[in-house]
Amino acid sequence: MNVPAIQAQLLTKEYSNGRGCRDVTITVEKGEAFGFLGPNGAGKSTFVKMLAGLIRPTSGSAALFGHPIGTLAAKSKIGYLPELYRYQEWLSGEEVVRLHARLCNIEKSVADRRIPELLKEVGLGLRGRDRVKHYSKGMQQRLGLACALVNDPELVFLDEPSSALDPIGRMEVRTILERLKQRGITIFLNSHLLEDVEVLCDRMALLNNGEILRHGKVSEILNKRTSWHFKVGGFSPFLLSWLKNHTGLQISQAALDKNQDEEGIIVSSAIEGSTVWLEAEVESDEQVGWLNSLMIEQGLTLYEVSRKKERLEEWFLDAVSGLSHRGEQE
Ligand SMILES: Nc1ncnc2c1ncn2[C@@H]1O[C@H](COP(=O)(O)OP(=O)(O)OP(=O)(O)O)[C@@H](O)[C@H]1O
Repeated sequence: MNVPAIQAQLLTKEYSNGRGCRDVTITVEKGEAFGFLGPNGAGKSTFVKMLAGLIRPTSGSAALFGHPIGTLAAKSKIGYLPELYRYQEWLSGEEVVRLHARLCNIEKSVADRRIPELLKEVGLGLRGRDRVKHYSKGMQQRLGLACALVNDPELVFLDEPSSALDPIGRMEVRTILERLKQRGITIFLNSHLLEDVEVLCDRMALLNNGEILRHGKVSEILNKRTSWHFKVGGFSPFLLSWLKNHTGLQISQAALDKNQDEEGIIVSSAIEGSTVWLEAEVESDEQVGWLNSLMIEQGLTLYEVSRKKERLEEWFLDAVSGLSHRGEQE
């Protein structure tokens, strides 16, 4: 039987002040990377703490690999990197990971082999003997990742794993997570770094005020709104109205001149002479081919055709716009 890595049914935590998270129902399959998004105070950490067995739900139920949350069987399968952590600063990084290995009941010979490997993997190989009090925030976060992986977990909960890291560190952590995913480890990622979610996660859910607002496959969310850009030569306004009339599609001269493209290069709407960018909203990829041939038939030169993706940030902002985020308010 294929048991999901996480199955939560109407999981609810209501703190004494009425905050927390409410009726969260999700399933995460084995080997999936799942992104959990939401504004500050939405309830993401609360949800993860319940799954990790650190706080008790007020109502609802959840199981990890079929084992009820909070049980030893469930806990033995997980690694957890909490968002706010402070490690024993009088210990060395290596000693902190060793302490976690002992708490997980890992044999000394296994720990002796695994700890140096892990420290190397998270980029602390050369600083493992230094005391934690001499670690930067980014190094402490890497140390947290090593602790979360020490028991060779099947599922890792990562609460903002890159928040203290510089861009190089973020890229390195993303590479580590990609490697974990390739090894079939299930990843549950709380993150405000939407780019990480975009690159790594298969599915995601958006939490607001403790409740799931939206969820879906990352690939579908990114491709839902399909606008295409066409860089064309030989353009005239007459041809634009002709194309609109003959296709019935929304086509406009793209206002790219004030925007930056993905590489950060300023792109211009009037490239040279009559070369312009057009933007068309299409319903299917077939329409793009049809539009291409119509343009060529009308004597336009096609220099470039590209899909304009809806980035996750747009999706996120659109979902929460106009809603209250009481998590951070009094
Ligand atoms: N122990 C607690 N007692 C009372 N309220 C709490 C407690 N822990 C969290 N809260 C409140 O519950 C809500 C959800 O908090 P939580 O930390 O789960 O949000 P989050 O989505 O992880 O936020 P962030 O993105 O800022 O980390 C917030 O309003 C928070 O103030």
